[in-house]
Amino acid sequence: MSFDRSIKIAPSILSADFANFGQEIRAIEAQGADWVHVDVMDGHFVPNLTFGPPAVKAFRPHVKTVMDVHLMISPVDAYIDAYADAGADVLTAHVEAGPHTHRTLQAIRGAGMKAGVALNPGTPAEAVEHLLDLTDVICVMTVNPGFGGQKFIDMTSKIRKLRSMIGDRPVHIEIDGGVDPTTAPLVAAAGADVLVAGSAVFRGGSVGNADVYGENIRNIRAAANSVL
Ligand SMILES: O=C(CO)[C@@H](O)[C@H](O)COP(=O)(O)O
Ligand SMILES: [Fe+2]
Repeated sequence: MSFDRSIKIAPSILSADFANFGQEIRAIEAQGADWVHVDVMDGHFVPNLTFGPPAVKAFRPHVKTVMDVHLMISPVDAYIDAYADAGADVLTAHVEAGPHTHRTLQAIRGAGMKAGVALNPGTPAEAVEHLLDLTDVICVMTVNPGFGGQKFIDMTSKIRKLRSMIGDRPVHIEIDGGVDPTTAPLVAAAGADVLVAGSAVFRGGSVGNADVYGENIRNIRAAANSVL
């Protein structure tokens, strides 16, 4: 993954048809997805359960772009090797998931993946200030994690602060939650480059009608690019 500051759309397969992940992943990539976002939830760190390493490993052969795995689990460290083995390209852990995020990011890179750190809406930008040299992706949550389809929470001042803290380091700012053609310009103008979108990509479409995914992806990207 070479560093690229342009807007990237990362559909979250949390909004896909759970009986058809392979086809859904191939459909969103054929329709212009830049990354594929995989939400891992443990029913403990967040009040919802999704998939673990065997499911993520089964997704891998279908992903030709970047498999971006968002861990909403605690603890994290015991599972890092399993997600490396499953084929994650980016592995993101929450800074709120435990006291040793510095060690976690080192371990993620040590296992051969890009390291991401996610911030809940209530967590300040300063929580990652001393982690920037170990981080490839900062994921700014614009909903409280756990579910798709929630209302966007404005985090633009946090995004601006992070962009200035990052300086010229090759660190992506990813936005996750409630991203659609209305909210995408706000976060893009503030300095985000990776836009996760679940409901706004899958809404109205299906694997049999995947052109709708393409139209939704193009609309989000165009809205974001319109302010750059
Ligand atoms: O991590 C999460 C939710 O916890 C996200 O990745 C959601 O899946 C995004 O869904 P939308 O808000 O775009 O519907
Ligand atoms: Fe996510």
